[in-house]
Amino acid sequence: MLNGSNQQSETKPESKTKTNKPSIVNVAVAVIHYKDQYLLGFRDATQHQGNRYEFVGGKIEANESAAQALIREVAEETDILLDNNTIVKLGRLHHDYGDKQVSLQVYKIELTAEQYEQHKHREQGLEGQALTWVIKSQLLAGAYHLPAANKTILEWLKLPSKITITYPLAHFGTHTDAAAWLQYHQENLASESWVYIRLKDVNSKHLAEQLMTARPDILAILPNDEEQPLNVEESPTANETATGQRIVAKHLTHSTLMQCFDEVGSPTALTQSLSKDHPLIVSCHDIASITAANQLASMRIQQGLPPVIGAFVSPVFATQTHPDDTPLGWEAWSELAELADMPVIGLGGLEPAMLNQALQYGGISVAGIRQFI
Ligand SMILES: Nc1nc2c([nH]c(=O)n2[C@H]2C[C@H](O)[C@@H](COP(=O)(O)OP(=O)(O)OP(=O)(O)O)O2)c(=O)[nH]1
Repeated sequence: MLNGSNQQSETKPESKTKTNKPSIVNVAVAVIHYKDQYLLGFRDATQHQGNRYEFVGGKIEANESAAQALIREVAEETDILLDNNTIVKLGRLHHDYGDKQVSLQVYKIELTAEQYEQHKHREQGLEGQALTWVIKSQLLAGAYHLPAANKTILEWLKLPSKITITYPLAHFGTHTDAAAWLQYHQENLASESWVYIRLKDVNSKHLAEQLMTARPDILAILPNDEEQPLNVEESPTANETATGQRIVAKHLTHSTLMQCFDEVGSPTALTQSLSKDHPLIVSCHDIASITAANQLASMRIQQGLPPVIGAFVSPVFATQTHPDDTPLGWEAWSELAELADMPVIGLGGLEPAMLNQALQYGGISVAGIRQFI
């Protein structure tokens, strides 16, 4: 979390490269919102990527951190002072526009009710640009024409603040009891929630589909392994197609993620086989896995594939499902979260009410099993 602060950035100012390739412009981007209202500016026709909507932001100057640039740009462009707001890192991404390369450092800031009341009627920024408050669902549905790099930001913004993970089958008896598992989740999952249907048992591959059919309101994160619970690629039925559209991401375990690159950092065959139809959510426990997640995220953006939209960083605290893992605690968790180029989800011994702590420590949402169902 940054609190109107002086976080040092490793970002270097814009510089010319020796090869005459366009230099990389480092930009701080502020996704400012109040509840479901999001603030967009409009880029002047004369600017790079002109005649498009944008999030407020601008170039990071020499000797300025990303956070300092963010606070300065927001004040210069909108007159909104972010002194006491929680500024949460969403992610970092690089985009090549051909005529210009940008590296965007993206932060999410929720205004207070008072700040929103003060600014919501302002239709013009301090630099003369149009300002508009838009509804999140329309923004995410693509109703506003934004620069191409923002496609990934919109995917990040889809992540909810709370993700539920299903119980292991074994939780329902010494002999795994699929019917009890199904009934419990069918009855208890919160409506319209994002649910990571974590079924490791090959024999239970139809269970995810049954749960999604029984609960047409939920959105599912499914494992990205060979033994897909759903096989919607081969002549899907109408029901399978409808169900398939409710898969919001495929999940990579820590160990799968670590097999994505070899010892010299080249992508392995596994990386090529990952879902090309769905965004990914990965699990990380340490610096090495976050480095792999960043590499995978950057590769997928370059290849135009659905991005890595989140990283479960765990365990924050001890859990009953992984009793032998050493918990990170919020401080160490926060250091890992800061390194990730995608939104970070807190996992391990958390409850939904800990969202505020996760935000303070640099995460965007919280996940879990027993406290979340
Ligand atoms: N502000 C902003 N810039 C974006 C977004 N998405 C995106 O690709 N960009 C690109 C467009 C530009 O190439 C670059 C931002 O540079 P800029 O020209 O606005 O920076 P600045 O405000 O310092 O502008 P200036 O002083 O040069 O006029 O980042 C976005 O959502 N917001």
